[in-house]
Amino acid sequence: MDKLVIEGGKPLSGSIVIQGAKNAALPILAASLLAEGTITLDSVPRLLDIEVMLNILRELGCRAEHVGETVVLDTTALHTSHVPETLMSKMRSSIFLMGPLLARFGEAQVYQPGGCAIGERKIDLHLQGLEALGAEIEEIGNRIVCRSAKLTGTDIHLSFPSVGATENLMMAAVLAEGRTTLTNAAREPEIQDLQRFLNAMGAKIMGAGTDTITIDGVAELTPCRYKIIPDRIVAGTIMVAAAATRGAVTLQNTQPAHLSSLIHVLRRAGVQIVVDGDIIKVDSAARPKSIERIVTSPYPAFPTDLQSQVMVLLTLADGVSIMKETIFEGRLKHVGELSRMGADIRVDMNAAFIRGVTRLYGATVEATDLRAGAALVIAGLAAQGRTIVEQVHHIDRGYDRIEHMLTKLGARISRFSPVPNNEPAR
Ligand SMILES: CC(=O)N[C@H]1[C@@H](OP(=O)(O)OP(=O)(O)OC[C@H]2O[C@@H](n3ccc(=O)[nH]c3=O)[C@H](O)[C@@H]2O)O[C@H](CO)[C@@H](O)[C@@H]1O
Ligand SMILES: C=C(OP(=O)(O)O)C(=O)O
Repeated sequence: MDKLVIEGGKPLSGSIVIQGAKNAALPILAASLLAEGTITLDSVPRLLDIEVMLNILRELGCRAEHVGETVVLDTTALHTSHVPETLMSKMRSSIFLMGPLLARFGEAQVYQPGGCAIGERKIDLHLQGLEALGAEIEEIGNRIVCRSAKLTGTDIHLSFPSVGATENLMMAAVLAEGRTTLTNAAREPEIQDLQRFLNAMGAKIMGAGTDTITIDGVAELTPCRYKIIPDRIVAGTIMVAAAATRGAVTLQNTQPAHLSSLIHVLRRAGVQIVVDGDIIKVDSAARPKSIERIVTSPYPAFPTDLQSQVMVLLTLADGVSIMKETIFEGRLKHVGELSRMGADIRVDMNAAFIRGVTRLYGATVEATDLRAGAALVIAGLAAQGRTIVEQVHHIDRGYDRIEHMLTKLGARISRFSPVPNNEPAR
């Protein structure tokens, strides 16, 4: 297992171009199955999860190449609607295949998806929505078989604005007969990106970005070329890393509107942020101020995917802050690791009470999930001394070689791998 070794205490400085969004690229890759032919996707980040998705698509019969940041996907020879369990279990996003396969084949055979251990992560809303569209669903142990001779548009109210369920149902409904209306839909920017992509292929979808999405079914979709939006969580991670190391960093290729809740939080912490078009400049020389209370909630509120990273900043703040996690019940595992680095955090149920300290100290810590891992990297950059972050494969799910990104910004960080030259081919 790879490790990251970080010599902390150096402010980040310089400029960085933000990668395309994992959480937009994954459903869009799955949605590509809805059209027959060659789809070209630009700004697709080189990540473990993307590799897994491409391997699933190949297993289903597609030809897929990822050259630089461009994926060329030919779906012409798609021949099966059965996703192998070994690949399904590698990540949560494998569940995105269910909607498109059902729409295209009238059948999808999948398994319970895998992914980071951040909570129970049920898929009941996905399944209920597909049933409402006319699918018959059989669950046999881990295996899920969905069948429908014909999907028919209907009104679906989500009891929670699940990002994945919203996306899966958009993809299933796009070829259904008639109109589907999703209410209490998730409003994340990645859902808007999926709408733009599907519409570019000929779909008729309106409303993504609001809580009501209307999908008028069409007979078929045609392939297109499409560019994925920038990753707001990677941008946010770098912004927090700049602030925690009291550095000055310029981020290019961002969509600042997607980061407004984080920008608001960072400004409250005393960090200077300047926005200019798609550029964000972060500058922070002083000790951060504590923040009375931050609560993670669906977009446009503060994102769970930036909770652990911002918590690191608050461990160094002047005063006591509270961070409440409302989306995933198992997403405070980094607290134990941060405490090993000298942070003063007490957890009560889903809230972390963070008393700022003047310094974190390097330690050997373990990434328990993707964003927890990113948080530990930030802590290591800000800490005095050497930090070793283990279980880096979690971080590789969402950051394109995080050590390269940070080295460009002056960080002293390197990867140690038991297998020589194991970097993915580029
Ligand atoms: C690939 C992707 O886009 N991942 C993001 C997506 O995950 P994901 O799509 O899995 O997140 P959801 O919005 O679906 O999940 C949010 C909450 O709803 C619950 N739930 C969800 C579906 C369901 O059928 N039943 C149910 O109870 C989940 O257990 C969780 O507690 O949104 C999350 C919340 O912003 C982000 O942290 C993830 O980075
Ligand atoms: C939880 C995340 O992703 P996923 O839903 O793919 O597990 C994340 O990106 O932080």
